Amino acid sequence: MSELPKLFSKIDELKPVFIDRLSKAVAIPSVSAEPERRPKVVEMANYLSEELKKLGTIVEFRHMGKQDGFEDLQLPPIVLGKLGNDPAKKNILIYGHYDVQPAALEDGWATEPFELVEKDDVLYGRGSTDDKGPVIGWINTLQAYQEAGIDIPVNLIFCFEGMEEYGSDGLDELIEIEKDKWFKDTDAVCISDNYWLGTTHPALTYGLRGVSYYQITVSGPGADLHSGVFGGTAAEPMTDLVHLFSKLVTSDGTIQIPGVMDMVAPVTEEEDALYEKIHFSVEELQNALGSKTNLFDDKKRTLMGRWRYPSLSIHGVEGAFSTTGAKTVIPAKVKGKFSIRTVPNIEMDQLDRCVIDYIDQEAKKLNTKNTVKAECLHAGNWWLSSPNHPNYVAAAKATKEVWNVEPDYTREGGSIPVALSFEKALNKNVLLLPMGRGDDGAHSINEKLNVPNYIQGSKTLGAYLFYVAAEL
Ligand SMILES: C[C@H](N)C(=O)N[C@@H](Cc1c[nH]cn1)C(=O)O
Ligand SMILES: [Zn+2]
Ligand SMILES: [Zn+2]
Repeated sequence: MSELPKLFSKIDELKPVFIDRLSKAVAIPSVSAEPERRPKVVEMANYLSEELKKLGTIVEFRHMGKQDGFEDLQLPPIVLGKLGNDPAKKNILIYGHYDVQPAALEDGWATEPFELVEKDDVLYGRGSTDDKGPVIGWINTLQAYQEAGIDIPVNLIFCFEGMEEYGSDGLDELIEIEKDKWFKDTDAVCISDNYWLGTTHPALTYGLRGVSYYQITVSGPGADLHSGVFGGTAAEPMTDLVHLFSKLVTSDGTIQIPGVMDMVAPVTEEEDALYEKIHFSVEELQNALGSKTNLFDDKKRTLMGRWRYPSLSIHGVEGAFSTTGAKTVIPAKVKGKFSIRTVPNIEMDQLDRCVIDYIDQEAKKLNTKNTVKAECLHAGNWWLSSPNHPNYVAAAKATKEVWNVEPDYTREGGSIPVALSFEKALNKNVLLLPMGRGDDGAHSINEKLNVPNYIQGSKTLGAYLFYVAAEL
């Protein structure tokens, strides 16, 4: 007989412990993009390692050397774990990340970002949904298995990284090194690091967009200048950058770079038929946006825009005046950042050539005396799988057990490049099993995880382990 009811009541009983565990994780500002916070990323690795060890997991750190582009900045450790070594059981590889995006109260957060605040059954805090909630969710479910006296039906292999939000520096190298060692006996992979499409219906995800991240550096004067003294006499880098930015994408989201859309796979009849039955509405998108500024008014085109067409986003400018006030400076050197979310069949190298050649050509047209340099800072490929594998069947059964509905089969607009890396290196099926909702505000202000998603989500992970043992 299924032991799941016993597991689920234990999870309900342990709810305060689980919230406390997440609260301790959120309190560590493990921001991978801020070098001065690197010690906090390491502290988070230690916290995770201690929590895993308390459950009997064997933990090892892998140090992948220094971070590219920095003279003396060590990468945070990749946390590897193993729980169980019964040769009669299947081996499930769990991946997650313990780093987070930057966050500051002055960005507009209603509460301190690095303090988990519970209000109206919602947990607010940086990393609550991306990805500390799901990572801690795995630990929660294992604790519940053990305290309920239920044998964990699979052996677990863990891989938790601390550089995901900065391009997963060192991870592909680690996978190459460990594919025949630590990850050797993997039978299937499960990643909980994305979101339901909307707010009500659980999902299993079988595709991801990739991301290629670019920087345009424009430099001229030897130092920042007084715009009254030098304005009208000097070529201004910011002016050139703004012109170049304006050539990348139109306000309706159309990418202007020649060659990019030519690489996009056409919509097949089979794909076209998938969208109608997905539980999602434009109103849900508007709620998640916090506005009615959606590009498309119909569900199908919106879903296509999120998961099967590329998009180009302009993120910001390093070196430019950006605070309140009215500083009259001419910045001497500015670095414009933008990224392209990629889809089948965009080739990353070809995309880089299209982007960099185009920016070079547009820069020439400006006839500027400033220097313009375009480069790709990091890139991860798109991934598309098929949800028919037993790994997905197990996750669907788990979802049905916990949420009483069949999951939607979705693709994700965000990127988790390691999904493809594991699939290629281990030749095993990869499943994405999201915990949070589409309106959780990952990467944004007031990031949150609803308590039901956290608790029922921990149950779903536990039920998945139960079913995958039987299905594989
Ligand atoms: C979907 C996942 N939780 C996530 O947020 N991934 C990041 C990956 C990334 C790429 N460059 C920097 N981070 C994302 O999609 O932005
Ligand atoms: Zn994530
Ligand atoms: Zn993220």
